[in-house]
Amino acid sequence: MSTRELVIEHGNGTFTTLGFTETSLTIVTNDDDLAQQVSCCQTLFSSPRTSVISEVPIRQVVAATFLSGVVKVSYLVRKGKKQHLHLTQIFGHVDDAHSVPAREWCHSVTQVAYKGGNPPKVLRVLINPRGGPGKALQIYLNQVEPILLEAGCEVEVTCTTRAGHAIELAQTIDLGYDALVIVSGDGLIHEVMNGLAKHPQPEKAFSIPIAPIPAGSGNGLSLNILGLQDGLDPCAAALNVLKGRPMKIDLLSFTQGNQKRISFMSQTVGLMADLDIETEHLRWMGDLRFVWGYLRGVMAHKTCKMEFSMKVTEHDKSRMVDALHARRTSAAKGLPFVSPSSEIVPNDDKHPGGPGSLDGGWVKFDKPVLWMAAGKGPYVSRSLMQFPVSHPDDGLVDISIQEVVGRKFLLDAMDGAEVGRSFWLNSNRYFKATAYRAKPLAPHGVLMVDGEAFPFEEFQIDVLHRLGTLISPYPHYAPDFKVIDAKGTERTV
Ligand SMILES: Nc1ncnc2c1ncn2[C@@H]1O[C@H](COP(=O)(O)OP(=O)(O)OP(=O)(O)O)[C@@H](O)[C@H]1O
Repeated sequence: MSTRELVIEHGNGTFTTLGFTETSLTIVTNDDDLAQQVSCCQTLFSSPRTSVISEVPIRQVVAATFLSGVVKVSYLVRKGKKQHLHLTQIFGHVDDAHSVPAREWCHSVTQVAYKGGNPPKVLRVLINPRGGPGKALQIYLNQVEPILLEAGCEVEVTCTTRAGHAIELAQTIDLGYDALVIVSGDGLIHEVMNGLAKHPQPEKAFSIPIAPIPAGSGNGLSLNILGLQDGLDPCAAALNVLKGRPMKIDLLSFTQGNQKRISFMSQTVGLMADLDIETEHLRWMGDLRFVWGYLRGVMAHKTCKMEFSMKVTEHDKSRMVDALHARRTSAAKGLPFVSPSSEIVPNDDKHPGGPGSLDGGWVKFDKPVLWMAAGKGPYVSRSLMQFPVSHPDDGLVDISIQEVVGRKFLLDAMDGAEVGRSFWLNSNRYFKATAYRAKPLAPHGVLMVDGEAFPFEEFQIDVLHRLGTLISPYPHYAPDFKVIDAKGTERTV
């Protein structure tokens, strides 16, 4: 792999050689200050009297410019392996005789850093200053906007002033934006999706890709796109705005009486809904509020009486894992994803273990449960991988129904919940369906849709195949799902 190099000077006889390949930016410097700065990147070699050589993944290069004799390279680095990314810059002079190669070098490294594409130029940014611990505006101004501006993006920024504001903004959104950047938790994204659904040209509005910046409590969508390490990192999310690609996702049509809404993430009843609503006043705790809420729910140990009817296409957990594996394998080879069959699976001799009775393609599940959670995307928060075998666009909704079990069992089930281990519990009945209905059999209860409370009344969910668009670094959800095979060996899907 050839390295293309450029030497820049800092004065006092110090200089830096910048090089790049298809995979990394290399920085070799004898400037003390810069050496300190770059030593937080992956340092390949250093000694006090000689050069420091560091490598930055080329994906983390945001911009390289040459203006008035000065080269500026902006990139993101981590201070330590497990730390968040932050924006860093290198400046240096190039004399007139070398200005043409300097300009060419900047152009070439930018081309490679963006894989020949361009960053989205015109961005509509919506910020919920009240989301999660209330730091969204600060996060945007201090961490996100500098990255977007470095990349040359034009930003039009609005802070929401009340609940429902983002619905109004999204329903009249100009179709000329390259992306919608949502600095919030999942609640504001729910509002944006519902605003887009009311747009005079809904399909065009839904094709503007959405990029979440995590600034709420759960930040499930960000975790699902960026994974556990980067999903709560605003700079990694800003980098995704620049470098990600549009990824089509299924949305869910929620119908309750005459009301229709879009759900993009989850619907919950029982303990999982109670814990959400009962900890709303604890938003300042970030995602720890869900752990606290779960513990309270386990102590209360309320059963939930609902009747679920589902158009099930799969109820075999091993086959669901195989389908996930197949998708990852084809994505790694750059092949398109082929949706698994959405044929309705009956509960008969050929498909034992399916849910209750069969009725015109709908199957019923009406035992008392502790909770039902249905939705799309593995994570609902960092502490819970609720739908580990979910696909962005398989045309299916994942449904997880927790049968009634004892308190000790529920406490034990917390172990590994963040990596999806509870998927394998026999008492966690897991289905993939093209649609489902839920009918309360008790007068009181809580129904949460994407973390927002709805009337505890009958509702139906239908899948809207590939209606939504996100910006994502991968053509699938990012989180890995660790699977324990029959021999007890852990493997990652
Ligand atoms: N300016 C505002 N003041 C009060 N509420 C607002 C404002 N802007 C938006 N909201 C409401 O805040 C709700 C929650 O926002 P958000 O999703 O950003 O945070 P969160 O609920 O803490 O995070 P998560 O949904 O990830 O758990 C939204 O559903 C929205 O209705």
